[in-house]
Amino acid sequence: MNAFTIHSTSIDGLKYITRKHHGDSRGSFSRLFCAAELTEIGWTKPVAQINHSYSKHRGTIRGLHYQIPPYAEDKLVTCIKGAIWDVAVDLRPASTTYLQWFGIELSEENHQSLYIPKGFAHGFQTLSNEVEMIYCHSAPYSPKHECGLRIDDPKLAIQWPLEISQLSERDQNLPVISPSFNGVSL
Ligand SMILES: Cc1cn([C@H]2C[C@H](O)[C@@H](COP(=O)(O)OP(=O)(O)O[C@H]3O[C@H](C)C(=O)[C@H](O)[C@H]3O)O2)c(=O)[nH]c1=O
Repeated sequence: MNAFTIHSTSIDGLKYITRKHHGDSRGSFSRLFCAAELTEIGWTKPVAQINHSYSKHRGTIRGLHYQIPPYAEDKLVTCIKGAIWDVAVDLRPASTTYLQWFGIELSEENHQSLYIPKGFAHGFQTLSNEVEMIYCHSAPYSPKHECGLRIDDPKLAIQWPLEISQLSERDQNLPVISPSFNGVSL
């Protein structure tokens, strides 16, 4: 019995998942990761890391981050508390949707997760206070292989839903896409 319903998006390879939610008088249960069900959409390695982030304020943006080979990674992004606007940007140079972005609301209420394959940048904006996120990664964190792009890069023209309330200094200083930028070759 599948725990996930897998949905395609406007970008090839980028999928979102609706997780089966088992509610009862005690509360609820749902599966956050399933190797058997995710293999069919491209997650072929064991989970290398599971990360948790907490954001206090509505309007906070984190991102756009990605790792380059040999630490390029698949990510499964889940909002377990509050709600976010989650964005993935296609950085695969041969893709017909190169530099296009896809956005989706993930929340504790809608039980949706975003599967982000290698070759995508990721970022999100919180739509509520007190947001908690769980990330499953197929590769370990490697600061030397972590890159980023500006959340307000005019070449991407990402539509963030709210005024920005918090953005780390690091994210403020990420580069915009230069003429020599060639995306992520996997
Ligand atoms: C990603 C990561 C970070 N860190 C350390 C590095 C910093 O000292 C501290 C905070 O890192 P950062 O400011 O990069 O955290 P976020 O801005 O939330 O970044 C995350 O959010 C965006 C939206 C993502 O997609 C990534 O999963 C991740 O980059 O945790 C670790 O120790 N391990 C890790 O795997």
